[in-house]
Amino acid sequence: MKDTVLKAEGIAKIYGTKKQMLFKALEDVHLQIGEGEFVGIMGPSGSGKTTLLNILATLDKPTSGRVQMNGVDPNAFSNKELALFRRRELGFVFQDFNLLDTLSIKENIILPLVLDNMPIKEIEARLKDSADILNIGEILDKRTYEVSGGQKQRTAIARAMIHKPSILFADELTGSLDSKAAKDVMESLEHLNVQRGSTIMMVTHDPFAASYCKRIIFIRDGKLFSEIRRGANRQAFFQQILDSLSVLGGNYDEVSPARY
Ligand SMILES: Nc1ncnc2c1ncn2[C@@H]1O[C@H](COP(=O)(O)OP(=O)(O)OP(=O)(O)O)[C@@H](O)[C@H]1O
Repeated sequence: MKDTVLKAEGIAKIYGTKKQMLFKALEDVHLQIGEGEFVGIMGPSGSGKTTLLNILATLDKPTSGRVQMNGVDPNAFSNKELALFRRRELGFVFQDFNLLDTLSIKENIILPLVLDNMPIKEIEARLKDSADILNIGEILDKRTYEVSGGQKQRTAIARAMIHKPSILFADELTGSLDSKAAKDVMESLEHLNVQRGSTIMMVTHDPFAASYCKRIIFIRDGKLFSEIRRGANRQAFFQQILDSLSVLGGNYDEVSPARY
């Protein structure tokens, strides 16, 4: 494996206080993500996917265990240091885009760099690069309400990547999209991973979206259950994912063969 970007050791998460019922959402999770990996996390509803992503992405703290990002433990930072670390080292994409409607597509993408006082020439160069790879060059001057869901999500990815973070975290990023838009978004993400070597970790319910990953980690009842790696053929990986999900159990969205 190349350099380790993210390492989690013995992660546990217990929700609730002593006065309430305690609920163990994660137990003894160990994992490692190397530079340039594209990893999917799958598991039944309530299995702890979002809890795990939030802990790895420093949005939540584990009850026990340790997370290391590029060799440092973000949980040891002060709140101010953590905010800076997130802004510089991490990228986030969520299901509902989180774009600012009062800004253009371009303004949404470059906002993090403007806030960081980056020189305008460098901002323009990075904008062009991101727009090219995500295929949104044509819509940069539009407002968010003038573009499609898939274009909004590709804009959100551009914004999440423009500062060149160490890792991009995505939670159900195709959850609000129709199948054509989901395909466009996943192809863009794959492009980013293959052509730019971006390290990506995403949580998804959707086997079609997951088939673009290079590795899938399955969790059940808060514990690691199994792991599969993709070969050259995405369609074969899609079938492998379906097979793994049937072994795992739980409910999944219906999969339309047309998408695949
Ligand atoms: N803040 C919280 N307080 C108490 N319990 C919580 C909290 N957040 C999550 N849980 C519980 O922890 C378990 C794991 O939740 P989590 O959202 O991580 O699952 P998930 O696999 O992402 O589910 P889904 O696919 O439905 O989004 C669930 O049983 C959930 O009810």
